[in-house]
Amino acid sequence: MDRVSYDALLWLSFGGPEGPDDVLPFLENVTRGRGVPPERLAEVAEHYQHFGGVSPINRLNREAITAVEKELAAQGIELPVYFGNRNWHPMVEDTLARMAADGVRRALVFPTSAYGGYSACRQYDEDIERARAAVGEGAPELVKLRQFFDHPLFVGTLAEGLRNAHAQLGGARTVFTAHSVPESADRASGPPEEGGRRYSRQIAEAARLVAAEAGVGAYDVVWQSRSGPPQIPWLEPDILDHLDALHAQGETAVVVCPVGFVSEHLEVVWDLDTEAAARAAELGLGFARVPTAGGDPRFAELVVELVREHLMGAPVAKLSDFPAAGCTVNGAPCAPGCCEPVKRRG
Ligand SMILES: CC1=C(CCC(=O)O)c2cc3nc(cc4[nH]c(cc5[nH]c(cc1n2)c(C)c5CCC(=O)O)c(CCC(=O)O)c4C)C(CCC(=O)O)=C3C
Ligand SMILES: [Fe+2]
Repeated sequence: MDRVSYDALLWLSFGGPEGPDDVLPFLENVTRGRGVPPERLAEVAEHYQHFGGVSPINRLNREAITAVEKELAAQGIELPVYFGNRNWHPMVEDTLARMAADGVRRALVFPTSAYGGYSACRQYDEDIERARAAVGEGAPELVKLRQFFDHPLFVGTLAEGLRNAHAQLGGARTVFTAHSVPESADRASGPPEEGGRRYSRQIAEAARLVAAEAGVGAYDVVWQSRSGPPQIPWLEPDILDHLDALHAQGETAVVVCPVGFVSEHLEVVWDLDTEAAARAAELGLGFARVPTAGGDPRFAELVVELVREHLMGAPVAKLSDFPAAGCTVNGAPCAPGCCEPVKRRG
């Protein structure tokens, strides 16, 4: 059987500021047309300023890319890796222009999110479409890799981290956390005939798989980092409220597993390691946080396995019964009506 050939791998991520002057323009890029109130933006800008206006996300992506380049070379796969972002430099439009100039005609795209939903899946499709339109004629064909929330290497890495955290902190309750999204966005996050809610169901499934592999019995799934006007419902409970509730129920310690995220970016180092850890300390709850999967050597293997599914028809490794989704060409949606952007009022 003929295999389609690819000239490159495009690492497509969110982007983050790399200095104090980047913070506001970055936040304007993230929130353009998204109805985030100015008070929330000012608050988030301050979180970035605590870190000198630098999000670790770009450095972490560069490190992960280096690891993937090594893994590709070790497996004898010749595929140059390019790096482009949705919201900050290197912007994906510029990267794609460089790829075209380098003669890339067809590339695989690795988006740095494991899940479905508008923010995690469809918005990366929009980035692909926008970048191709910006490059115009001669833009490389772009094939996005699938969602990997149920890949054994993703689940296994988090499960090992969870076991280690429990070994540190005896008798702790396990709390899985992911980025909250508006209820309406969650309902739209999957083909309508599947009843939507693909994002929250995939998060719940990943949590279930990780807990099972780690041998953890009781656990909760909670949400964090919500924005948007308070009258619009987002996924709940919020992690901070949940820590209060666990304390009231007599729990004495928590292990927090950021199952919804791939790397140690600001949502993790601020919203969890700073805010949630401070709330736990106030309550006298022991607190440990599981590392995200992206920094583990197995993550490079995972990415190369996803690539090999396309290059060599390697078997699709997944632990859940969810259909493998997210793999589309040139920014097409997964299915009609899948991961639709939320309609906003006003
Ligand atoms: C599901 C999801 C993921 C996980 C999937 C994925 O990884 O893609 C994710 C990741 C990330 N979110 C990030 C940063 C931000 N997200 C924001 C705002 C929002 N995120 C949303 C959802 C998600 N976000 C939503 C529904 C909004 C409201 C506005 C809108 O509807 O679009 C805002 C605006 C301010 C605020 O409102 O907080 C910022 C600054 C960073 C970079 C961190 C860094 O710089 O280190 C990363 C990796
Ligand atoms: Fe999708």
